Amino acid sequence: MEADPDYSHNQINPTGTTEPKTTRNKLIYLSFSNRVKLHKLPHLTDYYAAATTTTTTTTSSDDDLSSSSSGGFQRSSSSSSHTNPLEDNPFYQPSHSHGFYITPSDVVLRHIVYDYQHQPSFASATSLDDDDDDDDAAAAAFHRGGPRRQIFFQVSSTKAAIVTCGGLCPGLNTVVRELVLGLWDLYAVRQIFGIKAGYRGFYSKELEPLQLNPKLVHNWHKIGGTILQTSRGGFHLQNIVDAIQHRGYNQLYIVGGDGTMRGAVEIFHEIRRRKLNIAVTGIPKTVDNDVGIIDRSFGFQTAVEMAQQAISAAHVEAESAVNGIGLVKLMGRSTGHIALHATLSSRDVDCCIIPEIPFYLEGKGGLFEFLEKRLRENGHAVLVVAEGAGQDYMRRRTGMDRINEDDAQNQKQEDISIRAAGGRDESGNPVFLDVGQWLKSELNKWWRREHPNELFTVKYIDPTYMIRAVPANAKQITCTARLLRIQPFMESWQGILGLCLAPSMETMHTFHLKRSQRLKMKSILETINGPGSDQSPTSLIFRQRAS
Ligand SMILES: Nc1ncnc2c1ncn2[C@@H]1O[C@H](COP(=O)(O)OP(=O)(O)OP(=O)(O)O)[C@@H](O)[C@H]1O
Ligand SMILES: O=P(O)(O)OC[C@H]1O[C@](O)(CO)[C@@H](O)[C@@H]1O
Repeated sequence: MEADPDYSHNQINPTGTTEPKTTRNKLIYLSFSNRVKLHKLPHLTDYYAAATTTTTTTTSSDDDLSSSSSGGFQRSSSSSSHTNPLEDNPFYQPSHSHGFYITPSDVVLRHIVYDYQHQPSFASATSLDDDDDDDDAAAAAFHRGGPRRQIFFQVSSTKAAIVTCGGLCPGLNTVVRELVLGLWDLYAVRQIFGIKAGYRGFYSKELEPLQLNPKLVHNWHKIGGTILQTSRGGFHLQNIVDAIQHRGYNQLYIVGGDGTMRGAVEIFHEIRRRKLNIAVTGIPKTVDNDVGIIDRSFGFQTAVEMAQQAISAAHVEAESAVNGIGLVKLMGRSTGHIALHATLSSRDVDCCIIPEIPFYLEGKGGLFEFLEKRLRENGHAVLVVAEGAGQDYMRRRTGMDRINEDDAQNQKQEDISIRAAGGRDESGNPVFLDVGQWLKSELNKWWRREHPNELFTVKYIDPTYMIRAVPANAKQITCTARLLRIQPFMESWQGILGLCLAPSMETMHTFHLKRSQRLKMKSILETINGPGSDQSPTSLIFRQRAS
């Protein structure tokens, strides 16, 4: 059937099905419900027969989810649903506001733009299992995050733990603050604990958890870093889950990047294996923005804004010199999101080099040729490079590729260049050669060789930690407050066991923790080539500045 090009005739009703409309002689009927692939979330009721979803308020005792403030191990037991305490909150009128509560049929589509005429039609409404690998199907959808009418956790027995892991990023304290305020104000939870210094804080005797309350966290959003502290490494699954059981936490909020999310998935599986009623919520933060599925992780936007300041300085330096090159190295271990977004938003950059796209220096299409031309045309150039770019190329050119990883690990820690040739940090992430220093030196050598009598300057700026050690910017604070305060933990309250909460299209969506591990390689290409693109650019070099 041919669709009517007049889209104003298609109306999507609240159940997600477009109403049939007769327009002239055509009947339009676009059924969303049998095209959308909805990603399943693991729910308490999937694992515990005793968990119910009745709509009546129950009077189950505090023992339902036994809190072990006495030090006893938490029992796995039945859990029944309760009416959301927001019902009695004087600041909300949930029952009178249409759409306040999220229902299971509220979804966030993975892509907002798609051509329904060219999508395969799915046989029936599909529920994707954990292992289905279909996130990029045009009609893939995730459950929308937000408050639910019925919840599974009882306030009096709720004991929440919040932990920040991995590297810093702007706004970590904001995330913690909003979680504390939401739990305290909206749900009257009084047992909220901050786990110190990342995953090791769960079990380490030297790191006592910090009890959190609104008074304590009131100005945390103005402070960079993480007051709870963070660390890499120290992930000992059994120790962590033993400690969680021992302390009686039944809601975990795990804030971190892709490595942290992998750890959260393992914790989730172990909790399931032990049949514990503990909800695990992952909240992706990282300046790298390399957590799959979501639009952007908490912290990314502020980091991009800070990176622009470095680019502006590099531009001023380059412009003020004869044949000046401003070179900025930005974070981004395996992805160039910061470099790319800072480049696109600054409009001062001539060339951006990212890990996803290999580059080379000499010959046709190489960096030297490009810069030669640019300097002749414009007198100066600005270069941005992501820290993970060109690592193999550098190793080959410097002979580092002949040093294997074991050799590198065995070198003295202070010998940074050797360690970087294959070393790993405590979490197992590769430690890199300094591509910025190397480029600066290669550029100088090239110019001396080719133009020995002409002036030339490379000003190298490395703002590495400056871009992530700042508090969140205004936009990020508002977004965190709006999305996390009202929406987040309602999902785990609802009995969902392992999920990732993240902003997408200005709303909160939730997906199975396992899916958070996907990197966002495709979206980098989309940023470069336009929406829907899956083609690699032919060259790393792309000009986007008017001369
Ligand atoms: N595959 C994994 N399984 C279990 N735990 C992991 C795994 N990968 C990393 N972790 C743990 O997660 C924590 C954070 O990991 P990592 O240092 O890689 O930072 P990250 O979460 O990726 O954040 P960032 O983006 O800032 O680097 C560490 O404690 C690390 O031991
Ligand atoms: O020096 P650290 O703390 O290990 O962190 C460096 C890494 O952390 C990040 O900022 C986030 O993963 C990366 O971009 C960077 O490679």
